[in-house]
Formats: sequence, structure tokens, C-alpha cells
Amino acid sequence: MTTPVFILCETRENPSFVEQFADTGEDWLIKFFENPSAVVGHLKKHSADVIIVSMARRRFKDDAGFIRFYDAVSFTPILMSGREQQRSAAEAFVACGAQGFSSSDPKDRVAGVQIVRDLVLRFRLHGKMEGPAARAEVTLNAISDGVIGADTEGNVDFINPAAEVLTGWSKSQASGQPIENVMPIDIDNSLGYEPHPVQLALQKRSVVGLSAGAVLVKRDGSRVDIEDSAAPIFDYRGNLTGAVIVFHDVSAERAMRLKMTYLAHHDHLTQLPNRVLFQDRLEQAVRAARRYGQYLAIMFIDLDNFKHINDSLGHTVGDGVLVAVADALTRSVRASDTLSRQGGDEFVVLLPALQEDNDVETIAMKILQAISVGHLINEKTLYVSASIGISFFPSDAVNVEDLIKHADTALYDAKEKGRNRYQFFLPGMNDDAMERQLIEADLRRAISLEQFILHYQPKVDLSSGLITGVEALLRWPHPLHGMIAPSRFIGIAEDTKLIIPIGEWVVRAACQQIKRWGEQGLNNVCVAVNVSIAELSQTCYVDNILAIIEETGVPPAALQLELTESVLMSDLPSNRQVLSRLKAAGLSLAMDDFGTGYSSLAYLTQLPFDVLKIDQSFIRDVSSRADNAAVVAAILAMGKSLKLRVVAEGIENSLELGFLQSNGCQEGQGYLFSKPLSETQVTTFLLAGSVALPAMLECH
Ligand SMILES: Nc1nc2c(ncn2[C@@H]2O[C@H](COP(=O)(O)O[C@H]3[C@@H](O)[C@H](n4cnc5c(=O)[nH]c(N)nc54)O[C@@H]3COP(=O)(O)O)[C@@H](O)[C@H]2O)c(=O)[nH]1
Repeated sequence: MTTPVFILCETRENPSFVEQFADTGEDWLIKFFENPSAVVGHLKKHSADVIIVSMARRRFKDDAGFIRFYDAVSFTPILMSGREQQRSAAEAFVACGAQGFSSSDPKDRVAGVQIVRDLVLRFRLHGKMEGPAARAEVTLNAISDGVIGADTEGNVDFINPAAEVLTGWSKSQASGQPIENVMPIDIDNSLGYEPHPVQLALQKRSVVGLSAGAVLVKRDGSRVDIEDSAAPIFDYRGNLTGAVIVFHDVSAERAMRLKMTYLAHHDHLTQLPNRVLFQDRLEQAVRAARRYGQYLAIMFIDLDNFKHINDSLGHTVGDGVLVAVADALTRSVRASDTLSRQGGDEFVVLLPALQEDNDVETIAMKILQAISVGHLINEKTLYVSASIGISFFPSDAVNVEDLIKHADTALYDAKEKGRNRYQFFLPGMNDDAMERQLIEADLRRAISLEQFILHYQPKVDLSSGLITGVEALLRWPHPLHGMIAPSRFIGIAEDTKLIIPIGEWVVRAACQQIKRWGEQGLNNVCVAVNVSIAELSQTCYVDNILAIIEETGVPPAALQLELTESVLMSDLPSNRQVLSRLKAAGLSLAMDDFGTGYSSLAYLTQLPFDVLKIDQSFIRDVSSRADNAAVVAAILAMGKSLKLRVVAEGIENSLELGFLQSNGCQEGQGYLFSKPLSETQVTTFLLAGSVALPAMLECH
């Protein structure tokens, strides 16, 4: 290796000096400089292993001059060289930092080169060893990880500044203390019971990995979440000399992780466990119940008509109701039960490890009661009710999937039976659910194959018997099961939104029928069709209806739309707009089943109806039932004052007809006059133009 040796002298001063290096046969790179500043200048860009300063001439004015030179050449070793008699003068420079003196006398030639060679080697070795150690110390003092070193007894012999801050112990306080005092670690409340990671690393003589959930108890007693790892230290012979632990504060990460886990398992609005956490708890509960021979129940809870609250009062109020209901439910169940919000207005309760059957019935009643009390939202008291479906393990189902399915089926049944009630799952319900699924699949096929037909029930003027129009009623002649009544499939079509294409088909078929009748001389027969909420809620509903009217070329007044109160109340402001557009286009509008819903005069006046249809349940025995008579009389009076035409539905006998006639009801329909008829049958009816009225007959 080339060793640059700078010689601070003139060549002519010491010609034999170069020769002594050349004679060794080694690869020395020697440069001569006239004065100290030339050496310093050169070293700014290059490095050297040794500087030899010749004593032949006086290079430095005094010691201070030498010290300035010494500082300027940084750590390059300086060797003084001269005749033997100059040795004592050179000693002064050695005292100021020079590494030694080498005699340039010819007899000392070999020794002189050896001194240079030793000096170079010593400094290279020193550099190799001291560099990393110095770097390590700087690094340890600068890093943000805490580092504590301990001897083989586990007593602290090193602590870096970050560890001082993290533990609250200064270097002087910590030095010599047992590691357990300086850095107590608590893992799952194991403080004082579990060996310290440093002791473990010393015992096992291997690295002790990260301990999850470790908490460092600081000197002042406060706690910091940490992640750590400890490792033993061995000397070059393999002897254990101590251990080191490296750790850092993970409080922020751990808090964030906890928050993320919480968010992933809880509903953001009510803070209740969400579907994911519920599923997990249910799986655990089923496993435990199976193992210990216990039983459990789940309750599906769904708010009744919640959509109405959301649509009419806004989502903020809707959210307020959900939070209030969640609170009410929380108060109704035990802390050991799991109450979860599944989404929307659906909640579910898991009642694990039950002792007695009838516990559940009591809880269901308690829940219905808790939900039905008024909830104060935005200074208004709102009332809601709920329906509950309940299934049991193991009597109803032995796995999670079926338990959920059966509770859902029971809930559906509770809704069907009129809401605000609980319903236990019953085996037959599955058949109903299965039938619903089959009907849904068949309905889809029926839509694409246009398997439906319309029947028509005539409407009659109650004073003259003249036919005033017809109500179109959907019929489904199923290729395998025969004629299926609307009561069996309209609900399913509404739930699945299949009523939208079906409703469109009905309107088109009704308009085409009006056109065909027109072609037969039956001009502008007024046909009423029933409209469901899902149809009316489409943004394009009015445009679609008007397009069909235009396409078929029928007068808009020949088409009447029948809507129930519940349909309209779902979103009164928007429905009012839709109805106004339809009315403005010339269609006539009838409120169906009047008396069964809100029957509020206030909103009735706000909607552009032409006709009120009294629900058939009020017509039943109206001549003998005082309550029905009072309702019908009130509706007739209301219709009169609002200048609405009133139609009575479901007139089955002459007594009912007589009551209606004497109370001024203008129009009616029912089996007394005719059941819904096929196209051919009703055409014959229409061509006849009127029916004979029993009451009229009596008059004659
Ligand atoms: N959205 C749509 N709904 C429709 C459509 N077609 C029918 N429906 C709704 O289905 C329900 C049942 O209808 P249906 O079995 O046809 O029963 C109607 C009449 O047959 C029946 N009726 C008429 N007169 C009498 C009677 O004297 N006694 C008696 N027991 N029943 C009678 O009433 C039903 C008509 O009710 P309404 O619609 O309230 O006027 C029913 O809710 C239909 O609305 C459709 O195309 N779309």
C-alpha cells in the first residue's frame, strides 16, 4: 500500500533521508514541502499517514507556532527528525503533541524507518477501532429510541439521553441501579411477577423479542406504552458481558390502533357494536352454548315506519331518534347481553346463556315499552314503535346463519301482523319465506314474459245506477299455479321494487284498454289504477306516465290514479309536487282506503285530490254498526265540504247501499254490483251502461 509521508524539509537539507525509505523496497509516497503552511494547504485536499518535520532548520518560531500547525493538520501524526544532538530540542515539540523523534544519523537509518512504519500502523489501527466506537456513541446519544445497557447482574451501566427522558432517570441516578428499578415494565398487569426482558436476555443468552402491550412505568409513576427488545452482549471471546435494551414510545400508535379497532367494530352514530362485532360475539356465544348445554336467543328489532320520520322530518331528526332508541334499548338489556345496530333502523340483541324461556318474552315486552315512550328530539317529543323477531338456539337453529335467518323471518311476520309487536320464530314461517322467494323469482319471469292481465271492477253512480268508470285490478295467471291473487304478490313486488315495472305495465295496459274501448264506441271510460309508494318515489314517475298517455293517445282525464294515505305521508312535500304535476296534466286523483291511515283534514286540503274512496272495512255492516256509520257519515261530510267526490268501496248488500244513498254518497263499487271482471265481461257491462240498484228498485 502507498503510504504518503510528507517531509517538511528541503531535499538538499537531507538527501540521505529519501534514500533510507527507497532502500526498504516498500511503496512510500514522499512529498517535500518548504514550510508548514504548504503542508496545511496540501492536507486540505489530500490525506497523509505521517508528517516528518526536519529539525535541520527552525520551522516554528515558538511552541505556539507548532501548536497552530498541529491543530491545522488535524489528526495526522507528526514525527520530529534530526541529528542525535537535536533530540532534546525536538522533545519540546513532542511535549506539544508530536508523536516522537527519529534520528537521521546514518547509523540509525533502519531504526528511523521502523519508527515511521510503527507510527503509521499504530494510527491506522487506532483509527479503525476508535472510529466505530465514537460513531456508536454519537448515534446512541442522538437517536430517539431509548437505550439502556446493563452488566451481567442486570445493573445499569449505560443510559442514553432518550432513555433518560422516557424513564425519568438521569445517567447519574440510573448508573449501578438494577434495571427493574430504572425501567419497570408492566405487561398485562404482570409488574413484579414477570422477569425483566434484560434479565431474560441475560438468562437465555439470546435476543428477547417485542412484548406486545408493554407499559413502562416512569420514575414519577406515569405510564408510557413501549415496544422493546433486549439482547445479550458478548466479548470477542464469547463471554457474556451484559445486555442492552432498546425501546421507544408507542403510545400514539397504540392509541390510534385502539381507535381504529373501535371504529371497525362500532356504529359511528350510536356507538353500539356493529354487524361485524355482533357476528363475532354471536359465534362465540353459540360455541359456548353448545359446549355448556345452554341456550340463547337473538332478537331482531326494526323500527316501524322509520322512513316516514326520516323523509318528513329530515335525517338529523332521524339520527336523533336512532340514538334515543339505542339508549332506550341499552337500558332494557343487561351489560352481559350484546346490543348492536346492524344499519338503518335495525337493531339486534344477543341474549347469551339463558336460564329460562320466558325471560325473553319479558325482555321483548320491556323493549317495546322502552321504545314506545316519547323521545325528546330537538325539543319535540316523537313517538316510534318497533317490531321484534326472535329465534332460539338450539330449538330453532343450531348455527349462526340459521339463527339470524329465522329471527329475520319472525321479524317479517311481526311486521305483517301489524307492527309494534314481538314474534317468536315458528317452523311454518320458513315455508312462507321460501314461498316469498319463489314468488319473487316467478315475478321476475312474469314481468319479462308479460304474464299479467287486468280485471276491472265497475264503479256505479249510487243514485242512477249508471257505470261511472272501472277500477283496474291486477291478476297473475301463473302457468303452473293458476290465478294468483294480488294479496299474495303485491307486497312482495313492493318489497323488491318489482312493482315499478309491474306498475308501468298496468298503466300502459289500462291506457291501451281505454283506447280499444274508444274504438268500440265506449268513449273515455275512466279507468282507475292503484299506485304504490315505490312507483311514486321514482324521479321520472310523472314523465313516464305522461309518455304512456301520449304514446297511447288517450285523454289524460280518462286515467285516474288511486293512492293510499300511507303512500302519500311517506314524503308529503315531494308527493304534493308529483300530484300537482299529474293534476296539471289533466289526470284525476283518488285517495284510496280513506279512513285507515292518518285521515287528516289538514293535509287532505293541501293535496289536489278529486275523489275520496272510503275503505271497505267501514262499509262493512255500516247500517247496523254505529261506529262504522259515524266514520262514514263524517267522511261523507268532509268530502262534501272539500268538494270531493266520495266513492264507497266493497258494497256487498242493499242495506249498506241504502245507508250510503241516504247519507249522500255519490258513487260506489262492490260485489253487490259486480266482482272484478275480465276484459270481455266488463265490456258487456259497459255496453249496458248501468246496473239495476236494489234501493232504487224499492223506490219504484
Ligand atoms: N299497486 C297495485 N296494487 C294493486 C293492483 N291491483 C290490485 N292491487 C291491490 O291489491 C289488493 C287486492 O286487490 P284485489 O284482490 O283485486 O281486491 C280488490 C277487489 O277485488 C276487492 N273488492 C272489491 N269489492 C269488494 C267487495 O265488495 N267485497 C270484498 N271483500 N272485496 C272487494 O277490493 C280490492 C280493491 O281494493 P282497493 O285497491 O283498496 O280499491 C288491493 O289492495 C289492491 O289495491 C295494481 O295494479 N297495482
